[in-house]
Amino acid sequence: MSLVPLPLPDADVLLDPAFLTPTAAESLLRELTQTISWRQEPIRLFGKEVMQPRLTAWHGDQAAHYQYSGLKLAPQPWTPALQRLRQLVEAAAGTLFNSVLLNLYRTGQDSMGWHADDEPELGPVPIIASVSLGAVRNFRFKPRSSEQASQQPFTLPLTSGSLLLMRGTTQQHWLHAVPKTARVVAPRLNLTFRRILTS
Ligand SMILES: O=C(O)CCC(=O)C(=O)O
Ligand SMILES: [Fe+2]
Repeated sequence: MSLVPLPLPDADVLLDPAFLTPTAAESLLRELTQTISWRQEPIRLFGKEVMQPRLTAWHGDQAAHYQYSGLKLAPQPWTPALQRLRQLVEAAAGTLFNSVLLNLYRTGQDSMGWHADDEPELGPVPIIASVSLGAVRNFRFKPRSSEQASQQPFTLPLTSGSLLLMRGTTQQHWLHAVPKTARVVAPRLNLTFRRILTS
């Protein structure tokens, strides 16, 4: 399969629903679930310390440090499985990545709140490549500003083995989230490959 542009105005979002075969996605899900040191991190939210509603891990090149909701993350080294996936994702995206954030949504009760991946470390025009494994979860977009009447919220069910690319002005104009759902109980693992600017 290949990357197909999505009809999202003022954005550059592409989806390959079959980037990995179901078999490859399933064995990668099993391997990463078992071999990654998953952590539940506290974050500061409106001045309060709360636990993130999911498990995370951060891997990458030594130099790729990242700050995220008041959390300073030093990357773990690339594992063989992450290195292999990075090469596949780089070939599909036509760009290089030096780090990957992993999120494990253990059940439908785990989630990701509204945000844009617009941290200064990602530069003015971030490219984010997102691989999903396991249970299907809805990925939602909403406009950053309500003045943009042409922009309607957009829901994208991300299936196992899919690759989503967010480029261009996507983070400037849109927020995204993975809301809780009562329907899903099986785990979902998402990897977002990023390029952190190192100077
Ligand atoms: O789990 C997802 O699909 C989204 C992850 C995400 O938005 C992020 O890691 O910044
Ligand atoms: Fe994100």
